[in-house]
Amino acid sequence: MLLDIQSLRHQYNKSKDAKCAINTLSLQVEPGILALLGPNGAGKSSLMRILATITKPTQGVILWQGQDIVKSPQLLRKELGYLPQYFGVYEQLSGIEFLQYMAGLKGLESSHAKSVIDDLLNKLNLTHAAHQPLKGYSGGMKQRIGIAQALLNDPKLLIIDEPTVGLDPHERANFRQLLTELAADRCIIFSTHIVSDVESIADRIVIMRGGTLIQSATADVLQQKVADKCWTLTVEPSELKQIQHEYIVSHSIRKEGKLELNLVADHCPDSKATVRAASLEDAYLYFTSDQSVSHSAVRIS
Ligand SMILES: Nc1ncnc2c1ncn2[C@@H]1O[C@H](COP(=O)(O)OP(=O)(O)OP(=O)(O)O)[C@@H](O)[C@H]1O
Repeated sequence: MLLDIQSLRHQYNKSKDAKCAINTLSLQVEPGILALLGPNGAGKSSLMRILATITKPTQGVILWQGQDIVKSPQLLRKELGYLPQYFGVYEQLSGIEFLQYMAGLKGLESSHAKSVIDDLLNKLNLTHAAHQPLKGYSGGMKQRIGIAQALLNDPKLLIIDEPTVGLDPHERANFRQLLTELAADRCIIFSTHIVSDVESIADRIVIMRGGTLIQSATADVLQQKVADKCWTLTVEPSELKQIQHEYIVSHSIRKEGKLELNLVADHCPDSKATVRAASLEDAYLYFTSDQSVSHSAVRIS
């Protein structure tokens, strides 16, 4: 195993009863794609900053290939690529100038840097824009140049925080494809709250809520865990508010003046409800929602 996280805890506010951003979290990470899913404030970015050795955790051990990186962060940094959530690009620089600049910071020798940069620009489909200033790049191109800088040192651990925010569906599909290609021989950890971004590509999904790891499994296993909790129920629109109050509503379709609802509930919610197949979104909502937040799960389509 490459990365072994043991009883990790982090508190930004050191006062005794302050909330933990990360609460006694243990996790082992193997090569492949691990997706961190969780609502706002779940602790995803905090965990990633700790793994990227930017934030020192309050407590816990993190071993990278058996070596303690909380005590000796330098051991991981040489093998780390990190793309933070807010990636401030250097707008006046061209793509190639930016990568040359970052390669310099990472200590790449210049002739080696040149071939690495050419290769990355090509791999990330940015060769055509290499000499354009970054300020003219689209959201997807900025994400790709961000990934390129994270890959300059051919990292064994690649950490990417919310990479698909602001991307259009084509860019998101391309991005998923890219992650799959990159995962062949390294650990990739990426965070998101967009369930469909992880469904097809993640080898493992970790669901966090309130700083706690609540599930760690494949998409199939997560779906199996809610297989007996997914129902369809057709109701009058006027009943929706009450149902939202009592159950998790994962989807809603308007049909001939009525609402066909996908519900997630431990028990059959109504004698007219029928069983349906579970989705990863159902599992995510089940494990992260309580009735008070189920309202936000509704989508009328
Ligand atoms: N620099 C900080 N100082 C104090 N509290 C912080 C800091 N960063 C995060 N927190 C708190 O830690 C908790 C976890 O936040 P974090 O940003 O890690 O969650 P997240 O899952 O990444 O959320 P989001 O999806 O909104 O980015 C939240 O309660 C947040 O307010």
